[in-house]
Amino acid sequence: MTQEFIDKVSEYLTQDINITPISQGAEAIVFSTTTHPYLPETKGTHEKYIIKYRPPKRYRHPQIDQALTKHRTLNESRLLAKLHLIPGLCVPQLIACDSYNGYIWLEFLGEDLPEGYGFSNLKNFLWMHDKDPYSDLVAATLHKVGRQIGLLHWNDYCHGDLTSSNIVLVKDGAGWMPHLIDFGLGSVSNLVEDKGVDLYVLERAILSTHSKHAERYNAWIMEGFEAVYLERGAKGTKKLKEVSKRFQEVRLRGRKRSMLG
Ligand SMILES: Nc1ncnc2c1ncn2[C@@H]1O[C@H](COP(=O)(O)OP(=O)(O)OP(=O)(O)O)[C@@H](O)[C@H]1O
Repeated sequence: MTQEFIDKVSEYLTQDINITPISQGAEAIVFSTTTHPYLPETKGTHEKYIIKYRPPKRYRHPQIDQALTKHRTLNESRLLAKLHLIPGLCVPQLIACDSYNGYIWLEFLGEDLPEGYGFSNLKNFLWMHDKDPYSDLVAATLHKVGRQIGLLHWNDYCHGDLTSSNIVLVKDGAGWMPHLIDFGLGSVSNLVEDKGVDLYVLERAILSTHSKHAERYNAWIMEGFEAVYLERGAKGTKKLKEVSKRFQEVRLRGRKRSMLG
């Protein structure tokens, strides 16, 4: 991570706010901090927060760049605020947003997995369970992942980048509760195409990183997804048919494309 950006973020936040860099993606730089933006009394507690910063892109015209950053930061913040209100749906709570400067402050989710398996996202969790891939715990967790996606789609929201790294697992008693993160490409959408693409992106992500067990894993995810629709009567059953049909079509298109190279 470039020191230039760390210095810039430190200057913006002031020295009172400690930051630890976590990741630098194509779109944003993510830090963790133990300081709440409005509640300084949380200092010294074990609370952790996320600061997501979208740095300026030098190759873009400065005014266009600023407008885009503002738009994307606001889009992600608005979506998170709305999604947080949907009963049963798990996303990080939005704490603060400075869209003009490209900052979002979020609730920190997840933890480090034991034995060096890394952060508790779905990808690492499945690696951790590579020796017991068909355990009840894996099945139950993937079922819950499917339910989260089902709830998101049933409420007409789409994720836009649904990979196994963008699903964070939070310890919940003896099990794990999946939370969806990174709504930078998210949207309000009732289009079956967007929903089909979300399902396809996750299916491909699991196939590429956990190919040995992918078929079973994806089947469990789809069971959870379908359950959300089937619990909603005739309307749910009808909508599920539409989404499933489009999901098959998206898959077929993907296969044709990869055959053609
Ligand atoms: N609320 C959160 N709690 C804990 N960790 C988080 C949270 N939000 C983001 N992260 C961590 O930061 C990483 C990057 O976050 P995010 O995916 O939102 O940024 P991004 O720039 O869009 O990433 P990428 O370009 O890699 O998709 C995540 O994979 C995760 O490890």
